Amino acid sequence: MRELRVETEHPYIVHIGRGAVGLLGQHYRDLLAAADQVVVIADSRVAELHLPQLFEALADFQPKVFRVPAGEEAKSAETFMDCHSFLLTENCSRNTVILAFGGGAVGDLAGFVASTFMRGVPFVQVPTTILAHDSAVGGKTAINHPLGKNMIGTFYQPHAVVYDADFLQTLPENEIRSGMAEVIKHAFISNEGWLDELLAYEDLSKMFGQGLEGHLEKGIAVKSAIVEEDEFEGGVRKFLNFGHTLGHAIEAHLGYGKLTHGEAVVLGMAYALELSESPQLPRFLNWAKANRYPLMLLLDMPFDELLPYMKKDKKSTAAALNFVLLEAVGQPFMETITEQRAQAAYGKLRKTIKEMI
Ligand SMILES: O=C(O)C(=O)C[C@@H](O)[C@H](O)[C@H](O)COP(=O)(O)O
Repeated sequence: MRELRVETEHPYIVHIGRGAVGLLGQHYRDLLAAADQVVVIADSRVAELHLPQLFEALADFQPKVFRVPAGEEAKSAETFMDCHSFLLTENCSRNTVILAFGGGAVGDLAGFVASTFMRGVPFVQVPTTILAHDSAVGGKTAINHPLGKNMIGTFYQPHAVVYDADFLQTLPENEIRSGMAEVIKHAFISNEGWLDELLAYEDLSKMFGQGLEGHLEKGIAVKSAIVEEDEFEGGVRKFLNFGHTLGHAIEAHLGYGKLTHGEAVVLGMAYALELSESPQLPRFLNWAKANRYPLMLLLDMPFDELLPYMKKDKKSTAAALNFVLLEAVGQPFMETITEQRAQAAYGKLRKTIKEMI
């Protein structure tokens, strides 16, 4: 079992390893025993598969479970209100502890609920996906608005992150692709040697039992170092958004949940590499093609339909499009670009993709 400490305003530990969920009843016994209620906000699909293991770990605390729709659908204003209704109906109070059980979507939702219920109650992230190595760390919470992804949310650090690698065994193929996109993103913004290792995988499922946990730890280390430097996203934290300006626009344009977050981010990273005129683009596209990322989706999405979402991106200002680009691997920077340049790069990327498919 490995532990990584995240030194934010409220520091906490990320526990990672097989069987980590068992630590809840040990390391966090005092927190859970002091709570008047322990409420698990669970992705309904994850609950079907893994709730017994969580219940075993929480046996002494009689948890109540509120199931929310699987995946990105959970990040709606309706589900957010449903969570609050559940907490109020169950007579929860400021002494209630909330656990997020599932992937990035349920973590973002449950974190937002925890940060707003009676102005804030403690919560623990219990992530079950590869993607959540990113989203569960750093205290970003969110729900979506039809006009933009993650537009409503807070910064609110968890009390702990308990990341049990056993849960990853049941991930479907598109979730493996989704999660590995964020791992690759961490490599792009930090370390070329690590990127080389990752781009060598032509079949991501081969990572299971062969280094996956090590890559997740590296990703968490990159993320926590950035969050520690810039908890509230005044500067370098924006680099974590590499590939997300277009990625988020695609998710909002298609409708949340139609494509996984990470698959959309892979399209966004290809676009950011094109804008950066990066020599990494061809091998990144080859890697994405080998691993069946849906590159051809870009051919069906006109630039004009994505532009309004990109303009609403949180990094953008009223009139400007701001992107995270790469000087080189490990050297991200922010750049304001014109619509004309954005459109030309989009056209060029689509041409390259058309020729390679
Ligand atoms: O935690 C952050 O900060 C991130 O930017 C993490 C991202 O990788 C994450 O995938 C998220 O979608 C970004 O959302 P944003 O709303 O912070 O742009």
